[in-house]
Amino acid sequence: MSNGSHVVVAIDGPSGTGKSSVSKAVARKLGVGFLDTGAMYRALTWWCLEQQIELTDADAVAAASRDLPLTMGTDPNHPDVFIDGRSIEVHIRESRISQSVSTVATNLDVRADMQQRQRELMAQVSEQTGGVVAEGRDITTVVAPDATVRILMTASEEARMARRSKQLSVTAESTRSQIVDRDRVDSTVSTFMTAADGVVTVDTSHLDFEQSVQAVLHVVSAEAGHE
Ligand SMILES: Nc1ncnc2c1ncn2[C@@H]1O[C@H](COP(=O)(O)OP(=O)(O)OP(=O)(O)O)[C@@H](O)[C@H]1O
Ligand SMILES: Nc1ccn([C@H]2C[C@H](O)[C@@H](COP(=O)(O)O)O2)c(=O)n1
Repeated sequence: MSNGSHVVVAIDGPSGTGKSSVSKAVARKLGVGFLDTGAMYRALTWWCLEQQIELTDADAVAAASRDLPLTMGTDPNHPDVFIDGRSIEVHIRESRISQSVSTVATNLDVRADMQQRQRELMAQVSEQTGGVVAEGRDITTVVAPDATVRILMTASEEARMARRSKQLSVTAESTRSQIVDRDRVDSTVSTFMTAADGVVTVDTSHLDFEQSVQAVLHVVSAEAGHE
């Protein structure tokens, strides 16, 4: 996916490392589009709950995925998620979605559908803006293994718990199950706890937010000659 002069940056990593916020900032600095692929699984989860589809009914959820009237806003200044033209960005961040999204994201038929949508979106956004920063769990390995730059963003469990607890204004310990349990389930279908061949690891455990953005930009500069 290093098509022509487009810069395609793929970023994976465990929950709470800062993938989404850092990727958005990197996309802004590069002047390219941004794709939050986790938001797509969250949108499908929200839609299934709205439609009273049992998340454990794999066939029904896969059918809902194929028909999902989903539009992803890919401007890093105003990322948004729409179903049938309605913004659901706020709803997909609710804890009921965070707690149940892994059931949907580990449905292999859903993944095949979402991965195809993600490839199409990345190509479209790249064409429009000259590139894309896409983040998730399987972007470096499955969705865009030929991306210009492939990064695994990591951080210690302690750092991730502290970041999440600050973000949600709850105790660090109470975020452990969200982070650790979700990663355990999600990693049964994707490789994001360790770097795949050719993927550059950026450990943000001891970096603040701006240093993490600069660390990613440094890798982009080294690998693609962009900054
Ligand atoms: N290097 C950093 N230092 C401190 N805080 C950070 C850093 N990077 C991100 N954060 C903060 O950590 C929180 C979690 O970040 P973010 O939501 O981007 O993580 P994520 O990896 O996308 O998580 P998930 O995959 O679960 O959605 C945010 O509040 C973000 O501002
Ligand atoms: N490419 C992706 C992106 C996300 N997921 C899973 C991981 C989470 O359970 C869920 C939501 O992701 P988040 O918004 O928390 O980053 O979707 C995945 O399996 N593959």
